[in-house]
Amino acid sequence: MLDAASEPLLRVSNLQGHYGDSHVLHGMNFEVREGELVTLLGRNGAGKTTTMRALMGLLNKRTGSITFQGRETISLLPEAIGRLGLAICPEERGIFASLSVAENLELPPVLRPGGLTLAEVHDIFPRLKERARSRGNQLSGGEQQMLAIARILRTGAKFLLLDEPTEGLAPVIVEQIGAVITDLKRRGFTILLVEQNFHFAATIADRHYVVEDGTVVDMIPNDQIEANAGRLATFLGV
Ligand SMILES: Nc1ncnc2c1ncn2[C@@H]1O[C@H](COP(=O)(O)OP(=O)(O)OP(=O)(O)O)[C@@H](O)[C@H]1O
Repeated sequence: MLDAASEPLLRVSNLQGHYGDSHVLHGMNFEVREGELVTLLGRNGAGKTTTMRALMGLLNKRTGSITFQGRETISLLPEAIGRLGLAICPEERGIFASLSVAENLELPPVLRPGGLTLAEVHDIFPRLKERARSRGNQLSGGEQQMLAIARILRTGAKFLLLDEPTEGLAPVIVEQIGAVITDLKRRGFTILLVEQNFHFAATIADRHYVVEDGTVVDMIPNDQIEANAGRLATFLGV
């Protein structure tokens, strides 16, 4: 039986992943506990996005083990994984350019009970209420990112995979995204965040996994990140 006190919400063991003949995940091992905010840090091409895709069932060739709430999901289809309560906010955001903010928020399927109502979304993202009638392509990068995160909250997901939500955004907007992510954690969401910017990650996360060449090479608790800053900068090539 699942021991809630000791069993992590998500456990990834020896995860291997391929694109066709190209072997890109070489045995990823990590875990995330309920309510935690954990990052995957690593340079371009390390395998962070591919790991996220594997967790969502979106990578066709994957082996090893991914358990969620103690249940094996390695062979499940994306929709079944979504119904368990995982959702991904992809790097490219996927906003529909010709639809309004309000319409973009109506699109996600409700996969399980507990999806946020529009009022709840507007409470977290007041800017999206102000921009409700604006089309996707009229939004700033920061507003698009807010909308992309807001959309996955509509599905009922409780475990959020956020792929580089700060990419390409100005520092003041990065700070706002950080505040939103912290708010979501406070509301009880569990979050796996892909980041290249470990200075930003350190302001919000509990722990960090360092990914290199398709494997996890280190785990750093957040209170030790400054002490490891030099080594991390070398790892991340920053
Ligand atoms: N669709 C694809 N087909 C073939 N190879 C791919 C594909 N997508 C990614 N790769 C390769 O898989 C490896 C891991 O890429 P991945 O996108 O997971 O890295 P990442 O750590 O997320 O980096 P980034 O920050 O650039 O997204 C890279 O070598 C990349 O070139």
